[in-house]
Amino acid sequence: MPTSWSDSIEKAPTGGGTGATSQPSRTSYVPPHLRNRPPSADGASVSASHSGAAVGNSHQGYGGPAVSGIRSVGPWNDQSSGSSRPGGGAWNNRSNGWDRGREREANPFQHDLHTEQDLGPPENAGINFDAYEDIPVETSGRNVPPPVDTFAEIDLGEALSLNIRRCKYVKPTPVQRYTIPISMAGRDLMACAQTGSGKTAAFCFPIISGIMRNGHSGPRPPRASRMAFPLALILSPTRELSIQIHEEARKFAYQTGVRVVVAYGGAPINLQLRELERGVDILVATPGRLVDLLERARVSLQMIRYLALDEADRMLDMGFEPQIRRIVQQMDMPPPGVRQTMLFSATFPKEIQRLAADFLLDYVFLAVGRVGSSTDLIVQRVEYVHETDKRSHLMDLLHAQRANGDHRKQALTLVFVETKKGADSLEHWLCINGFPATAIHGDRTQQEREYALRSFKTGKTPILVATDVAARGLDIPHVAHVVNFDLPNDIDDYVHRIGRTGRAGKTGLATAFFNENNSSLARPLADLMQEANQEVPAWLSRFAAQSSYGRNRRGGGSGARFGGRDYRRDTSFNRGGTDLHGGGQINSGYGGAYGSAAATSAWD
Ligand SMILES: Nc1ncnc2c1ncn2[C@@H]1O[C@H](COP(=O)(O)OP(=O)(O)OP(=O)(O)O)[C@@H](O)[C@H]1O
Repeated sequence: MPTSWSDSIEKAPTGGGTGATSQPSRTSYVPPHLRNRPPSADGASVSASHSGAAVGNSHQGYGGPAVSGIRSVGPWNDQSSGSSRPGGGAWNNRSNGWDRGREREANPFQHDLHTEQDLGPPENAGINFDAYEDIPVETSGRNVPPPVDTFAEIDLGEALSLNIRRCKYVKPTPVQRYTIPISMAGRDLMACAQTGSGKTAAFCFPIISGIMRNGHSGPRPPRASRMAFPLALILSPTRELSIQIHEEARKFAYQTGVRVVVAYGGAPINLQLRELERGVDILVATPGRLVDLLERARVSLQMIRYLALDEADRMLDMGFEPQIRRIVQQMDMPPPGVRQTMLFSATFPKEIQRLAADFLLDYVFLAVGRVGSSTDLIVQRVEYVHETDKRSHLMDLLHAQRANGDHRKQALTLVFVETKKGADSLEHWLCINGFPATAIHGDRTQQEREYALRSFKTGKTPILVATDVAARGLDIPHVAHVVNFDLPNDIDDYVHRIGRTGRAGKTGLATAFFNENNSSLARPLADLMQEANQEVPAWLSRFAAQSSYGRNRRGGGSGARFGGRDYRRDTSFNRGGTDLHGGGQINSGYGGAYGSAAATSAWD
């Protein structure tokens, strides 16, 4: 992980961070709208062709969200011809700035197998697109822009398009097909799509493309200020997820001139401050560290034009909500309508949707796949295991895996437990029983956490014991098996945990150990498995029948197959004459398969 704490430390003597030694000091940072000068253009023509106004932006003060980039109407067409240089022809020729001479920008693809030379004809990187063929899609809201079928239909800009090819993304996943045109039309968005379906790119592409297109068109930050003025903010709930998003975003932004910086807790703040001083267009952060930076007056949010919350339902639940409100509503961030806001998750309980609406304006709600559902690509098994038998049962599973030859680098096993102590003790027990394991949880230092994750990813320790800190968002190739040694209390947490396997169209296996302690989960678990066409054991159905509907209730009884939908469609949330729908329309991409209006979510 080139951008991790430990890597930062390794780079510290040479200045720290990405390409540190070759970059000018912070005073030479130039915002994107000035960096993107065609070589022959004078100042006047630059502002005419690259300002927000050039694309009919209605939010002049801040440049506003990007306006439609669908090919044939976008301003990219001019510069897509002529130059064969990577990075978008004339756009690549910088007169000054941190990225002067883009060849000095550290290549984020260098650790990947697919390098520049490897580009060749695009090929499917292993995504099983057939798995998404019949996926139900539902949009609601006013004038929802239509989806696209290919990346080529969207005018993302040459440099970004090249990076998409470098990533071997041949065509957009369903969530990308829908969200990219919506976001590029400048609309706020609440998007729900299954785990591993490509949501990171879905919010990164429009942000990067919008910044390339518009740069700054609002007030300029003072030149000598030590304060950073990012244009986009991506918030995520865990440090590891922020690191991952940063790595992905750096690939997508490679040689676009858009600079991505990450800030997260548990790592030395000085290194992050130094990175910020060099300039930042997109800041990826965890809320706690961002609040720290805001309090130190080292980051200002007044230039923010794009706000993305990944794992948005987690970000707005009780743990994070006060911090998020502080960041979004009580600092200097522009309000909804001036900034563009995008919320993404695989799960969106109604109560959280209601809260989230405070941050959005006239937004489009999108559900790709069933809201809060798991993907059919994951084979789910539930086994009845007494508390005292869990270890020996796990051992049996691991021995069976080993007998099948499934214990190599290509078949990693992620084991979720309830407590940090439990994680340490299970890790130790596995190791002394001949199964190399490591553990990740909140009591470990950030260095230990990153080391554990790396050791797991590389297959050095093919078993990772984790608490919920690893439940969301982490995209680890080759996780073949997720074991819920201890089941979570909330079905949405279960959905995210098992979503660490069966990603990007690949199949996976999830095994859960269930006993009386998990009774409250029986009903939602049985419903979820049924939705995903999984075999529900008879004993689990009996547990489900016995357990009263509680906090975890998902469906509205038989026939209500979905765990959630746009809450604006539910009249009970729409009392008092407020038209939360904004006169919007409901578009269903499939045969109205939602349950009755009584369909409820875990938070009803
Ligand atoms: N268009 C595409 N073609 C091929 N692979 C893709 C495409 N889009 C994304 N991917 C790959 O799919 C994997 C999953 O993507 P990502 O991590 O963004 O999923 P996600 O929807 O955010 O999952 P989660 O809900 O768990 O956070 C990643 O390895 C990513 O590189």
